[in-house]
Amino acid sequence: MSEPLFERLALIGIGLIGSSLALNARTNGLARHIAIATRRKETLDKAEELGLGDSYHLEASEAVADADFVILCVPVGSCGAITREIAPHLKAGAIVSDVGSVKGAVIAQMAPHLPSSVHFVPAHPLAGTEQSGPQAGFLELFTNRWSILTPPEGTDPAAVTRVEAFWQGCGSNVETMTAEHHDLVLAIVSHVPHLIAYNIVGTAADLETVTQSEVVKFSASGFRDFTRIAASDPTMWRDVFLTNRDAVLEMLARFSEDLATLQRAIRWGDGDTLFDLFTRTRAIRRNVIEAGQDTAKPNFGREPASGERAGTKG
Ligand SMILES: NC(=O)C1=CN([C@@H]2O[C@H](COP(=O)(O)OP(=O)(O)OC[C@H]3O[C@@H](n4cnc5c(N)ncnc54)[C@H](O)[C@@H]3O)[C@@H](O)[C@H]2O)C=CC1
Ligand SMILES: O=C(O)C(=O)Cc1ccc(O)cc1
Repeated sequence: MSEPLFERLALIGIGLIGSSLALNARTNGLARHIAIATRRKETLDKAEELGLGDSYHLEASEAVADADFVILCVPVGSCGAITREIAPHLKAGAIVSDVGSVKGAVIAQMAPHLPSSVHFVPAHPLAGTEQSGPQAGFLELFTNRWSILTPPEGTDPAAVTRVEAFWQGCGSNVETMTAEHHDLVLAIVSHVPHLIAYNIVGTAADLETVTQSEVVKFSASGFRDFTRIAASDPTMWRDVFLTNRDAVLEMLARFSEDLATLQRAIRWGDGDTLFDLFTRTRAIRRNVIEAGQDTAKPNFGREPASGERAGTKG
């Protein structure tokens, strides 16, 4: 077997993304030693029970000592404080990364704490589910999904290449862009859709004329999809909206204008406007399927089969 890409990988936070990375690092031989840190003992014990790592730490600073690759897999709002805590313990030449759904704010929080002796290569896998915790991870999560790298200007290209190789080793396709562009794109393709899901499920739950049991009983498939998305982790998504504020507000403003156009078309019986939009959007769905990004493909927006979950053998 070839040499692993990294000697010691430290995963700080071991939820859905951290545990999926641990499974990939182990199975695909990406790191010789996997050090796992999380602040809650209960979560750490669960990770150990699932056999996700080689060493387990309640102190992130212990996990990063001597690590050549450190990945923060925590809600974006916690990245700054953790970086401050681990910074004095980082080995010179180590690569520090994250998996946060927002990049500009994460870089702004992390970069000031990092010593100049380490390389900083932020990343974001466009792959996930509404599940969280160490038991939620599965090996195929990143297979054929995109992972975006947003290295700040001046980052050592060799460090970027190694992080790219790591994500490719997890089965991802990799693209590099600026953090600002990432945050704008993700606002429309991921963050605003989640907000819409949270809002529509909340609106349905609050309706006085429709009981909760009717919402459950008569959920058509479209609404069921919204309830899946709206079951996503509250801490993670609170942090996403608070940290990608400007891009989300910009996309929401556009969304609201377009929604007002549809509202007017319905009020005035303007079927052409509705038909034209629905025809255009149908074509977009066809392109999504051709690009292999539909929900029927492995792992995006589906529950993993029972045998695929973290810690399950085979
Ligand atoms: N869930 C998803 O579908 C995706 C999530 N992401 C990003 O990945 C990151 C992690 O998300 P998930 O794995 O889904 O979350 P999760 O909720 O499953 O796991 C988060 C982990 O971080 C730990 N944690 C939280 N605060 C901590 C702290 N201060 N110190 C140490 N550990 C701490 C928690 O105990 C837990 O182990 C987030 O930044 C999220 O934006 C990226 C792509 C997809
Ligand atoms: O569960 C879903 O449908 C998702 O959209 C998963 C997801 C959530 C957050 C990300 O930053 C990337 C992917």
